[in-house]
Amino acid sequence: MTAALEARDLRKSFDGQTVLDGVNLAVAPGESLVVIGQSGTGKSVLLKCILGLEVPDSGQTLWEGAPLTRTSRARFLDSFGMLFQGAALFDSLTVWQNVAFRLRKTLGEQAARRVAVEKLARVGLGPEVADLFPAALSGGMAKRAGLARAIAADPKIIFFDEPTTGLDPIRAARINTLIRDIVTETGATAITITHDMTTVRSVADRVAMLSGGRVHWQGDVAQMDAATDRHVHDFIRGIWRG
Ligand SMILES: Nc1ncnc2c1ncn2[C@@H]1O[C@H](COP(=O)(O)OP(=O)(O)OP(=O)(O)O)[C@@H](O)[C@H]1O
Repeated sequence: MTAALEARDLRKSFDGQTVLDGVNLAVAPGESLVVIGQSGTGKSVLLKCILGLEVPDSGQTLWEGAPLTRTSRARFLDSFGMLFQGAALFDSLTVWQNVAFRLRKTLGEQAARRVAVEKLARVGLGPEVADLFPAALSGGMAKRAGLARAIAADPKIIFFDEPTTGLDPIRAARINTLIRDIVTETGATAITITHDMTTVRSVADRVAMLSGGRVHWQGDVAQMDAATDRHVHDFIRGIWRG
């Protein structure tokens, strides 16, 4: 089956420091892939290279089997949604305007607002939230609003960057469940970057571990739990060997 998205031999260094040293990773259509790895192993750099926010030194990103070019990247960016680490809502826009940010141009205000209220409902936020400004939201509500924005345009592929950062365990569990349910019901392909093992267990069909600039290990959650590989074993249990 053609991968929805594939990183092929991506390499990236900064000032002589190699961060990505030949990353090969593919995610199947409708699959939920979670990328784990210690801080500084290049998870964000990998995401940025895939999205075109950083230019890799070499290697390619393929979307639905074809390398992303300047023109196909524009189409790719139109068909993806993203939940940013800090939710990244625009302070000067209301919640519904944030959620419908990309839709307002194409649908017009009224229809865009309708879609925004629908998506807010999907993430458990009532219509009374639509006209608030982000400053009035708690961290958990802002995350949910960010999730509503990520799914507003019915994306085929969704990126989740540390989706539970800053949330208490109960709100984190709620976001994890929402992510899992939304990915399942929309059939979207999902790529999540996280340190949070609860997120891994809740949302991953497959887990890929970055280490030493490469995909060091990949497998499903049961395989991860049974892995004898020391990096995987220690990471998932938080074991520090100094
Ligand atoms: N624009 C840049 N210029 C120089 N170095 C960079 C740049 N972006 C990232 N790096 C370096 O690349 C390495 C990997 O960073 P990255 O942010 O991808 O790690 P990460 O795995 O996402 O970490 P974390 O889990 O803490 O977010 C780090 O050493 C970082 O300092």
